[in-house]
Amino acid sequence: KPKWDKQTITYRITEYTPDLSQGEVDTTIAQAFKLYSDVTPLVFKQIYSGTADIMILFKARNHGDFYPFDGQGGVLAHAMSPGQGEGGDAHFDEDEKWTLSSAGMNLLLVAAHEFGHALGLDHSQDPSALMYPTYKYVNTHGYQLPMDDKRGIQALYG
Ligand SMILES: CC(C)C[C@H](C(=O)NO)C(=O)N[C@@H](CC(=O)O)C(=O)NCc1ccccc1
Ligand SMILES: [Zn+2]
Repeated sequence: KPKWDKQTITYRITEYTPDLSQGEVDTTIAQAFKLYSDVTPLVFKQIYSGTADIMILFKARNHGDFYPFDGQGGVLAHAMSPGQGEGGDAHFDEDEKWTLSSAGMNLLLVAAHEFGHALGLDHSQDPSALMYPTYKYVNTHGYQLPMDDKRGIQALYG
């Protein structure tokens, strides 16, 4: 299974969503990465120019890869597994309503799910896992990585 062979992983947000302020997006993305750095030796660093390991963007429909988005609902986002170039990149469907609440799609939960893929996790059959294939809102106040996902990421980067 592909994984990053380094401890410090860079990310760059190249296109933001108009649903939230840039500050809210930066903070929420950092919180999503922190779920993983809290339980592994991984360190995540935001960069603001050049090519990062994990390139992040919000875009609708065709957005430069072979997997165009599908309008509101359905596929919400996708991320490539670790590797060079497109590897690790995370794309969010701009036709979704991105929120920090239970309305629309909660960015923290979706970003944390996508970063699981970007770090090498597949979907889980455990309905309580963050990597379960379908989105279900849970209160994100004090949210921590569910046990199944913690086991998965520590198996890769423990
Ligand atoms: C086949 C892939 C491209 C489907 C895609 C996904 O899993 N992205 O990681 C996705 O957007 N899945 C939807 C559900 C679906 O399309 O049926 C989803 O809710 N993913 C985001 C998610 C899933 C579980 C927890 C949090 C967020
Ligand atoms: Zn997924």
